[in-house]
Amino acid sequence: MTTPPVGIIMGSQSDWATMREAAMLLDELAIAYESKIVSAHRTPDRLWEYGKTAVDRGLQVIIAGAGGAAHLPGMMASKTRVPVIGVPVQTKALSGVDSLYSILQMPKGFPVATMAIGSAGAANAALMAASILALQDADVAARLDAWREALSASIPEEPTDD
Ligand SMILES: Nc1c(C(=O)O)ncn1[C@@H]1O[C@H](COP(=O)(O)O)[C@@H](O)[C@H]1O
Repeated sequence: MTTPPVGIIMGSQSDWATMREAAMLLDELAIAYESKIVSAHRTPDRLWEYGKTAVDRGLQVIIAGAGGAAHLPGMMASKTRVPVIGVPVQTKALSGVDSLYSILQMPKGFPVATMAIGSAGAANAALMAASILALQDADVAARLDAWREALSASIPEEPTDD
């Protein structure tokens, strides 16, 4: 089986409601992906294995979503040079600001491209992944350009009352 270019990983099943937004956008753009539950806290060996094999398996971008003490994206970034896009999952206790800061504040040397909190961040992570793939893949570039043009065209010039 060939490895898809994008890996979507998340700390828990409970993150899937958010991370599904990334998956749906990749579907729209006809970009293949795999989705896995990988937790730095709960399944550290799985994280290690995923990071260790990412380059050889041919993954080109990893989208990593987690909430609270969201160490997954940063730990993955420290284990592989495959670019990691982090999605801070919204939390009940601290609204996802905890997730955001946990992902964003990486020490120099191991960056995570951090998106907005929640579903907008997950969708944008997919678009960012598409932009990265588009650098080398003209078909993805064409589909991404068309997607962006369609979004712009859908925005009305004037507001309506309802
Ligand atoms: N932040 C992490 C990590 C990690 O960073 O490795 N593993 C799980 N979690 C987070 O714990 C939250 C609650 O998880 P549960 O709903 O399973 O209790 C989830 O948002 C998950 O991302």
